[in-house]
Amino acid sequence: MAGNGVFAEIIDGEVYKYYCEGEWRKSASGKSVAIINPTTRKTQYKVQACTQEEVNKVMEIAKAAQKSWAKTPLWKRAELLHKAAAILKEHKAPIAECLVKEIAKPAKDAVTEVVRSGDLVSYTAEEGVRILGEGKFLVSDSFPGNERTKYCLTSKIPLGVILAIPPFNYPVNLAVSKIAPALIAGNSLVLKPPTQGAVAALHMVHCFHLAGFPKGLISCVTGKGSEIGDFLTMHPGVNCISFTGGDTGVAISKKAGMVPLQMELGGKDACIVLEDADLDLAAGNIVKGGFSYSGQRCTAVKVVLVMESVADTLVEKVNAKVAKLTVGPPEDDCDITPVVSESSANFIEGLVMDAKEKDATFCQPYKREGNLIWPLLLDNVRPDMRIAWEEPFGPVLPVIRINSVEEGIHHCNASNFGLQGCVFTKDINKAILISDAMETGTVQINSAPARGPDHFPFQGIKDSGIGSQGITNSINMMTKVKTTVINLPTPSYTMGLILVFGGRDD
Ligand SMILES: NC(=O)C1=CN([C@@H]2O[C@H](COP(=O)(O)OP(=O)(O)OC[C@H]3O[C@@H](n4cnc5c(N)ncnc54)[C@H](OP(=O)(O)O)[C@@H]3O)[C@@H](O)[C@H]2O)C=CC1
Ligand SMILES: O=C(O)[C@H](O)COP(=O)(O)O
Repeated sequence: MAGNGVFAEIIDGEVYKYYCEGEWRKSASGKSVAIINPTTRKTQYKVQACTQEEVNKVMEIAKAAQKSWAKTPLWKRAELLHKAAAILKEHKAPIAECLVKEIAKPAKDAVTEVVRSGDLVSYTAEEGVRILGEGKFLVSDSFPGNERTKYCLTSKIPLGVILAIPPFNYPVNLAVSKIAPALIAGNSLVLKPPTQGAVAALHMVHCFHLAGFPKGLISCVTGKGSEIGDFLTMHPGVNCISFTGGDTGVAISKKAGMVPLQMELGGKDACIVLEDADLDLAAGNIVKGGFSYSGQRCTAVKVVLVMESVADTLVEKVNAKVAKLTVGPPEDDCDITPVVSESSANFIEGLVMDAKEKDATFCQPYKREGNLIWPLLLDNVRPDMRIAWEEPFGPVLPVIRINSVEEGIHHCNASNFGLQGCVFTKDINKAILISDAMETGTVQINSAPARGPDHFPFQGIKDSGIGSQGITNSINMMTKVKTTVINLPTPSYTMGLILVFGGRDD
């Protein structure tokens, strides 16, 4: 059970502690932040509201801990990460329980998130051992005007203190996707978990604690992003920010200092369906892509752009599948569960009402109870409706009927987002042309958008992000290239004349 057994030390009374210097502590603020269960809409957990002084302390010890961690052999860093991964998987049940209660993630998906996170940590350890052990060797005479008198050795060095800020929808997985690359690369890490999802994240951090990482290397401060967020992201002790979330990321990138940024932000992933598409395949992917975790995925299908000639058939097939989705509490492993907060449900409702006023076709009646919104397909959506452009982050999916492929690509590219997109067609040549034309970080051909497998590159363009994620890219992003140049008094050639010793060139 959450907060019990090995996790008993992370809670004091009814408030979860924060993690600093290898210890679980109560904040001097004496204040806590309530985490509201999206299903019951009652307080489920409480976490510490950390102070600025506590953030300062965490940054100070993170800086010191990083210095000795950088000297820890790579294989030892990997060994500890493997240990943490195993502990995480061993304790999947209590962590998944938190995900169910804090963010209403369906029970089975909650377990999957924890297991996937363990696998991600292990893979990162292995990938780190492979890629961080390698460097480059360059010689100077490949550049005009130079003789072979300079040998350049390159290696990857850590950045220092990484600040990780994940969003509510994957509070464990999107935290470890930042923690593991940071640590294997020799950095220390400060985590600010999302408020909804913070307790699952604290349990995950305790798994790293149990694995025996050095004190101060990992810290976790809790509190509302709106209260301590700016102080964290503008803190002079931070050497890199890895953030996943919404528009907040755009604001952070404007305020952050001269530090590398990894930003994975919102999306309006389009699904283009051509006349020759396998419509059963497309319908299955639209429903899975649009409604998994009630549409609260950055990679969710967020607009369907279908050729008019096949639109009726596609909509019918999608509706048949939507009718089979189960709606209810996450504990029952329903497909559609309450969205994360009342304000999120209100926002989604605003988009639905706007579409209603502008005469979109409601394929199902709009129904809401508390934070629970029934799945809804809106047909005949037009570009003057908000839902055509805005990200609902909920179980509402607009369908726009198009008369040409160009119209579909134009709609996709007119978005301020550019995360992923997908195209359904049996013509691979057309698929490639469309993929090239879509201004998104990834295009999936004949499947819904998705981040995984987790070693694939994952990136957004425009307002969808800066940089690229995926295990290898994250490790590289959390390092800097360092070079050492050896200057020789005379040109030197492998197996050549040793002029300096007066040898012969035979
Ligand atoms: N591209 C991607 O990979 C993903 C993108 N997203 C996007 O995220 C959004 C939904 O997630 P959500 O969690 O609501 O996103 P938010 O941007 O609201 O929050 C993300 C994180 O930022 C924190 N935060 C809030 N304000 C600040 C601040 N001023 N400074 C620093 N940190 C702050 C939040 O903490 P707190 O909870 O305490 O407010 C949370 O940990 C959607 O737009 C979605 O598309 C989501 C997942 C993946
Ligand atoms: O946070 C998100 O929504 C993701 O990064 C998407 O992950 P997924 O495609 O594995 O759901």
